[in-house]
Amino acid sequence: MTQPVRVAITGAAGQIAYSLIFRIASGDMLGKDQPVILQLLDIPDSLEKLKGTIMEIDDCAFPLVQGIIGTSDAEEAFEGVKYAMLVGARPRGPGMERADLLQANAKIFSVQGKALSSKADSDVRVLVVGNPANTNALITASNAPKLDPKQITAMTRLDHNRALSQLAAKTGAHSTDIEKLMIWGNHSASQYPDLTHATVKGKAASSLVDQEWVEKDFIPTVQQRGAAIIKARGASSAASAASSAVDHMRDWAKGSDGQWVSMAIPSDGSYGIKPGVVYSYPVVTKGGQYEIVKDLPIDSFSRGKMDATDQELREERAAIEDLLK
Ligand SMILES: NC(=O)C1=CN([C@@H]2O[C@H](COP(=O)(O)OP(=O)(O)OC[C@H]3O[C@@H](n4cnc5c(N)ncnc54)[C@H](O)[C@@H]3O)[C@@H](O)[C@H]2O)C=CC1
Ligand SMILES: O=C([O-])CC(=O)C(=O)O
Repeated sequence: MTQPVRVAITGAAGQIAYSLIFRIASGDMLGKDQPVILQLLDIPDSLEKLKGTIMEIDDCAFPLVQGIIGTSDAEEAFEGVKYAMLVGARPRGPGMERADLLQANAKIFSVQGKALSSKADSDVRVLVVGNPANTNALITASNAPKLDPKQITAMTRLDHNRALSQLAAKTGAHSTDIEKLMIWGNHSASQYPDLTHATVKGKAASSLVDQEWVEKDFIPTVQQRGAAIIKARGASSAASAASSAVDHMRDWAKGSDGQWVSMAIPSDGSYGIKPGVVYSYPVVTKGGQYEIVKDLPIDSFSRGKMDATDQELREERAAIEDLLK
């Protein structure tokens, strides 16, 4: 029988995890033939609730689940893990400024970076979902000296999937008809959903939609989708965030089959984005690795948007610079 792999999920008593854990347990992420051991982390105050989630995992009698650990100790949660989904984060409280939120989360992610570095499998793949995801990933990497920063990524796949659905609806196509769409930059309202290279059933997307729709509808809808969901649901996106986290890790682990997907990864100077931030790029994944899609021509409209989201990431970085090693 295939050996089980250890998968850590933080924020395990929360709403994203309530969907994510069950998708992983049923084999949607690593395959229907890959047994898993679930290592679930939450804070002490949430452990009672986590107990309830674990009871429900048990009650599903999932064939692939070979073990479940529930803990508030990051080192125990990350012991031997090959995949770590960092979902738990401090939400913004009353009167909290953006800088306070960045600081509060930076502390959480520096502790978790250290624990990953000392306890996880040396080949671990890490996805940060908890917001502000890109900067939390930067902190995690800078506190994980034994890991290559390329092993620590942040999630913009939800934005990518949102963009696919918006363009599909507009062009009367299905999301699977669309290729070469991408999200640049931060998982925030400054992100740049870019369809200048996209195709719909092989035709240039830019020949099917007008620029006014792109600027006044498509881009703001994708940028503001998280807020629109909060307004409608009274709570932030959860099942869709979990589904995109599954997509991100599945493609990273098993390959994207030549498709371009969006991942926030350490900037390496590509497309003029200097090293020092975790920036979303178009990538192709293969053999457990990702490669940035190179040499795309960038028009001046795109350049402005790509630089604006880079600027926001550098401001986030400046707010937590003291916690970077
Ligand atoms: N990158 C993305 O596309 C998206 C990111 N998010 C973010 O994901 C995060 C989680 O969202 P939800 O599950 O809806 O929140 P939630 O509030 O339902 O759950 C968060 C869980 O994290 C736990 N937690 C807090 N600090 C922790 C720590 N130090 N270690 C371990 N667990 C900790 C809490 O106790 C809680 O159980 C939020 O930051 C949210 O903004 C949400 C949607 C999309
Ligand atoms: O907007 C939020 O707070 C949650 C989030 O990240 C999203 O839905 O993209």
